[in-house]
Amino acid sequence: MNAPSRPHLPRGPYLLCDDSIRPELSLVDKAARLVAGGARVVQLRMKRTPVREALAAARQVVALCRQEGALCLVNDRVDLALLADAHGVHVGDEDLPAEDARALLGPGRLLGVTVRDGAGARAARAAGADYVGLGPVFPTATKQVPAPVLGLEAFAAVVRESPLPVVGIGGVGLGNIASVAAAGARCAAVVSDALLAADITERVRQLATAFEQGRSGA
Ligand SMILES: Cc1ncc(COP(=O)(O)OP(=O)(O)O)c(N)n1
Ligand SMILES: Cc1nc(C(=O)O)sc1CCOP(=O)(O)O
Ligand SMILES: [Mg+2]
Repeated sequence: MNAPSRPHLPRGPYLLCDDSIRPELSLVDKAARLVAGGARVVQLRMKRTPVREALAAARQVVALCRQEGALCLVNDRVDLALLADAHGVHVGDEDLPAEDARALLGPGRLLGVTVRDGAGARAARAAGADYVGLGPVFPTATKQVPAPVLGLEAFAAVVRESPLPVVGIGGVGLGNIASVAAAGARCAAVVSDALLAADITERVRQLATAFEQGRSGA
């Protein structure tokens, strides 16, 4: 029997559906607004949701994403991703090692790994990752990141040497997403700029347009 085919990470904005931003909205509501704006990749980042609630939310958000043709990845938790039949997982230094995450996930799901430089990207590929999350590209207030801000020039240099597609993260929003695309990123991960917008759905549309303009040099 053929191995299940792994989804392709589509180019463009990569939206994080985070439980700590706009907690008055449910994760499912946030995901619905992101997907309505055309989000093709949604990562569920649940740092403060109790695990049973997180599993229930993951199941609903995965179903919603599948219905709309979007990918849903779960942050940190391979177990939740498998139980919810998500498209994949994103892990960093405080999570399961990438090799172990891949062993649990099998060949049919996406694995993203946080890296800080080109050596990290090469190690991530050797460990079985499909893409790397590289940041912080710009200063961010969403998380205290244990690494210096890269800035665009250093970001672009790592993108050029990375053997895997790069998702830029950290401080990305409407004002700079075009520059992340122009630097060669496959995707630009956005958390607060989208979720704090007055109209989340419209913001996602704007982010996608700006990403495309940056990519095409318009
Ligand atoms: C696309 C993407 N890139 C990087 C991260 C950060 O992951 P991690 O280092 O595990 O940190 P937390 O998100 O778990 O705080 C990410 N989530 N997504
Ligand atoms: C979750 C996360 N990881 C980062 C990293 O650099 O590893 S930056 C970040 C938060 C990004 O949030 P915002 O889009 O609101 O700046
Ligand atoms: Mg993590």
